[in-house]
Amino acid sequence: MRSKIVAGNWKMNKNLAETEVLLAELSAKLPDTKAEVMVAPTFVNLSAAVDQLKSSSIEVVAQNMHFAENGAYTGEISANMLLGIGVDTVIIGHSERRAYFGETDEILAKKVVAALGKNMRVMFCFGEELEDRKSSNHFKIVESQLKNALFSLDASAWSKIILAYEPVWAIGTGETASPEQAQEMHAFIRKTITNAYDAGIANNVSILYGGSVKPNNAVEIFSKPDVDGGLIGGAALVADDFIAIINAIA
Ligand SMILES: O=C(CO)COP(=O)(O)O
Repeated sequence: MRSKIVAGNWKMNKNLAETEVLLAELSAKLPDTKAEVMVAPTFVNLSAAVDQLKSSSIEVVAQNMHFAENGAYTGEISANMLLGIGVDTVIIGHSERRAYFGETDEILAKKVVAALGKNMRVMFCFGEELEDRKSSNHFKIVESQLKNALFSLDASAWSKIILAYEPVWAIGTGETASPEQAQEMHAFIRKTITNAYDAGIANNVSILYGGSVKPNNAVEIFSKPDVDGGLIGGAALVADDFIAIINAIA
């Protein structure tokens, strides 16, 4: 059965001291929940976050990684480095990586294979841009993003995949996909996976929604049958907001 997940992508926010304060607040206020709760601080604070959350159920995940095992890739971080500090889940394919750092489907496919090869869990992000939605091309785009990065994987790899549908036009804009739009796309994603693999795999993968999820819209978005939780940006930086979003998981 697929799990419910609420994950906070902190992006390039919070220095070490600020990270410690936010994590302390989250640990203290974390409610009893059936959701898996994850936070993704920036690389330099991952190790400290792992230490601080040792006795907490909050999981620390990485925002990115390189596909190479090691070598001359200045400024990059490998799967082994993450595993070495106790981080075994990684976000791959965030739209900001695609837009600002030139990460193509081809590069992302390599990253996914590299992470899975180390037995890591992958939270794979994808989603259409505003123009795609305006031209009703959004289903095609999403289908090709999934196909290019994931559909060469063996069926067995899918137990390690979490999907995060993040329409680019809803990220950091305050504009959310309506709960109906999210449900429509999530159902389409499951149908696409069913066609590529089978219904068992499609029904077992958690599909999160991301894009301006806030305490005041989370309940409605999470109530949709194919929405298994959220990947939260801005609201994950405020303890009370993130806790309220965790509480929105039924
Ligand atoms: O990009 C996101 C999470 O990865 C969403 O960001 P916002 O919640 O700030 O829109």
